Amino acid sequence: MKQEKSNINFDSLTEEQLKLKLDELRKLIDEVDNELKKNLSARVNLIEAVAEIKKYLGSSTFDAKREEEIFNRISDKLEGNKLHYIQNVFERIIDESRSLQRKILGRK
Ligand SMILES: O=C(O)C(=O)C[C@]1(C(=O)O)C=C[C@@H](O)C=C1
Repeated sequence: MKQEKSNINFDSLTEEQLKLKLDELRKLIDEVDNELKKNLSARVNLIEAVAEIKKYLGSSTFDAKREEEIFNRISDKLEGNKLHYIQNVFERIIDESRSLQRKILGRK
């Protein structure tokens, strides 16, 4: 996967060239989104399996220690905007995981 960084010198490009560049970047975003979709779908399958085990064990859907581990791992070597963006996205992902598990376990 090509990782494009925005280091375009806008002054040297015509409006037409900038529009083409925008289209090109959007195609790359589509590719990344397709990968995200595959990975998130795989994550949902795993969360469903975890929920079945928790149902059997009678465990809590929330595991603070595990969430801390995940956040430490995903935050490694990230800073600034990227760190903020990715941490927020993972907060949403894990929040949705808890909610999915509560649904499967029939809990509020
Ligand atoms: O690992 C677990 O125990 C899970 O339930 C999965 C998960 C996650 O989405 O990764 C969800 C909720 C927990 O608080 C911790 C982690």
